[in-house]
Amino acid sequence: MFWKLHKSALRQAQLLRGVSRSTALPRRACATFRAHEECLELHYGGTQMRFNYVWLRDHCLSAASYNSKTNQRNLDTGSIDLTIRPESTRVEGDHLVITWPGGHMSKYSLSWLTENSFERKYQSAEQPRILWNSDIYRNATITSSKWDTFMSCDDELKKFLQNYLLYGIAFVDDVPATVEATEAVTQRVSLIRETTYGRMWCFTSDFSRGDTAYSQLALDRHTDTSYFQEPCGIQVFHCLKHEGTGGRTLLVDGFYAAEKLRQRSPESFELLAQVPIKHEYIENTDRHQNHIKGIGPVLNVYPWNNEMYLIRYNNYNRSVLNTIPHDVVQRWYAAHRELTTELRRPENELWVKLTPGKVVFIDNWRVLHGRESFTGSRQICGCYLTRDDVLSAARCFGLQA
Ligand SMILES: C[N+](C)(C)CCCC[C@H](N)C(=O)O
Ligand SMILES: O=C(O)CCC(=O)C(=O)O
Ligand SMILES: [Fe+2]
Repeated sequence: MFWKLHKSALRQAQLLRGVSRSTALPRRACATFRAHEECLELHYGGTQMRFNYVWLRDHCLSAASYNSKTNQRNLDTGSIDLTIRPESTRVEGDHLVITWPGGHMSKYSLSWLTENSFERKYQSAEQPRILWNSDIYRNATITSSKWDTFMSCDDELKKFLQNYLLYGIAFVDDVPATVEATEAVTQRVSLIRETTYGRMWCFTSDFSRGDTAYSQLALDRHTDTSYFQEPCGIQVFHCLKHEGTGGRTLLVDGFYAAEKLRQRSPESFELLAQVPIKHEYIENTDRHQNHIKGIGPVLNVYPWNNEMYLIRYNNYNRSVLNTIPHDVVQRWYAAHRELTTELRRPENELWVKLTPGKVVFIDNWRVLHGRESFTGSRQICGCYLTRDDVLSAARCFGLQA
């Protein structure tokens, strides 16, 4: 249903864009509007937009309707007449002014309307990103932050967050090889998300938990906690010690691979974005009992602009596939195979050896991680971070997320 509505809105928006291309626009931005029965059509700065009248009343920014100190709505949306129409509409300077029946006046700046219009939003990303394979990432020569400046200088933190948002990974070097310093470096960014694995965790190959991470085995690329209804947003790793061989970390940009799939095989992309599947973590040992289940598609996409925001890919923890009928199952496996092929292309693999001092932050909604098998004694500490708070920190620096 949503899609039907959405597609017709998209067609309208495309038509409108078509019109704007064929019309010579005046150099100086001036606004014109037409009040249709169904919506207000506004032309401004080369953008043609349509606003619903209830929406306009709901987004009134007057003191009676909106508290600009708290950025919260005062108006009870439930009290708006769903058939409301303006009594009069005019453009005054760079504002649109509407008088509603009963005399209430709403004033919107034209730039605010443009910025918040569907026509603008459906063409732009919520979070701009640079998708990478290993060449792209290496050629970008992104510098790691250094512990001292990272901990003391806000500009450095901002630079780190910008890298993190764009690439889905970011590094801090020269961190003291202790759990405490690792905790401090993560708390500089955000809040730690405690899970069944603890708050700060420190693990070796001691089989202390019912999960292969606690072994010396190789781990294929995956995202963690795919079995949470909301998978952890960020994962932090710091290798405190390794006396032995192997154990390199593998990083793969899941969105790069999925975009390749979208280009090569749009139906497969669509299927992986539509079919919800289950992941499960079942642990039953003397010390730990867990049964966690998360449901959602492999690829998660915003419907209004087709932007991907979350990939859930973990073949170890994928649960029984019982959410689709047998004939769709075959197509789903084929689509999953195509995505796997993209994810496994050697040119998409970024291998790094984590050494004491180097802390990596991984966007667990986007970048898959894995590891090579290893010998000897290896100790990794780290934690998960809450996604909301990392993004909030970035937005407070004026970054788009
Ligand atoms: C806590 N620590 C990161 C050490 C291990 C967590 C195991 C995560 C599990 N393999 C998953 O895919 O969710
Ligand atoms: O040991 C590693 O490098 C990573 C293991 C892993 O995938 C995890 O702990 O989530
Ligand atoms: Fe993992």
